Amino acid sequence: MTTLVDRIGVLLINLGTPDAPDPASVRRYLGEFLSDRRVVELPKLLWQPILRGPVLLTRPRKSARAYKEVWMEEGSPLAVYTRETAVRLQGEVGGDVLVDWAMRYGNPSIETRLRAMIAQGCGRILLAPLYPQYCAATTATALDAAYAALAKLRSQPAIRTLPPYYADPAYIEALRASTERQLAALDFTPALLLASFHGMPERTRELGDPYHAQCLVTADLLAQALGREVRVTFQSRFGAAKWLGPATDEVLRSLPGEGIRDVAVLTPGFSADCLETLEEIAMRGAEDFLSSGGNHFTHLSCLNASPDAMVLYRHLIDRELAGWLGR
Ligand SMILES: C=CC1=C(C)c2cc3[nH]c(cc4nc(cc5[nH]c(cc1n2)c(C)c5CCC(=O)O)C(CCC(=O)O)=C4C)c(C)c3C=C
Ligand SMILES: [Fe+2]
Ligand SMILES: [Fe+2]
Repeated sequence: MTTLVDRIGVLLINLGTPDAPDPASVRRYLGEFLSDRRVVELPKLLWQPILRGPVLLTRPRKSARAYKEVWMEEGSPLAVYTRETAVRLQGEVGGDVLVDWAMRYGNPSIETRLRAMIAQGCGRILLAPLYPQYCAATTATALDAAYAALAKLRSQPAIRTLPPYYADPAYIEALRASTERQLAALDFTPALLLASFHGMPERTRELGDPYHAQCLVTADLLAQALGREVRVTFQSRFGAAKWLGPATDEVLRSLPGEGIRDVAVLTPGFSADCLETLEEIAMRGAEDFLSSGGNHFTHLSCLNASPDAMVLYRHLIDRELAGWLGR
């Protein structure tokens, strides 16, 4: 029997996270994540023995300890906030558009959610990787996985993809509003705002990837909107290669020596709080800064499923769906 389908779906996609904060779950997750050649761009024959050897023998135990520090009652923060974003957005857009969410690595997978959306009648699907700045290691691999799932289907839905929104006025406005609201609630006045983005190998910039430039544009536009300096750093260095700098941890340790003793760190490249913001910045970053002579440190939450985020995502989605809805 043939089903005639004409529902519109929006699939929010985020990076992925382990199912549980234990070494076995983290090993499964890291094995999938770090085998992706969009993430580690080394020849397979060179990288796999390193990954299967030293990396997966040591890192899962260490990372599992870090995950335990931030794990929430409902699960991993990245999954909790991404799911909450989808649920709230569904409430905003109403029943005509189906909103779902998936993870590039781990669960729920892009393939299972795409199939579920198609089964619910979606003949047109907007793939929305929740990465403001385009990066092959995040945006491109999420879309690759979606296309690979579609490649197995006899009957494919029509597809649109959400472009990177690093300079979209609605994104900058969401960051400005969220930053000002959180700054107003502090019991100290930060002398400096630091915008910490996830790092990438320096080589990717030399090859012409737009990620670094897009991070700088976001920070510039946010600085203009706030009317104050926003200093850019890059976090989460991994492996031996040279990464984009300056490094967040090094800058945090050097600021007190420059006379900056009160700092607020925002992480505008992450749509949702996760291990990299809650453990690496809010915990270890605070330690780095305070043990180097800093007085006050705060990490400002990501947009998560906040009202600011809803305004932003409605705007981004409405613009993409306008063509399908004939507006
Ligand atoms: C070569 C390794 C890595 C690249 C390149 C990379 C790029 C990259 N990652 C994010 C966003 C996130 N990364 C997260 C965790 C994480 N990232 C790496 C390595 C690379 N990331 C590892 C090994 C891990 C796992 C944790 C650990 O063991 O340290 C997360 C958080 C996931 C979570 O479960 O909370 C996010 C989000 C971006 C945006 C990016 C390139 C721009
Ligand atoms: Fe990462
Ligand atoms: Fe990290």
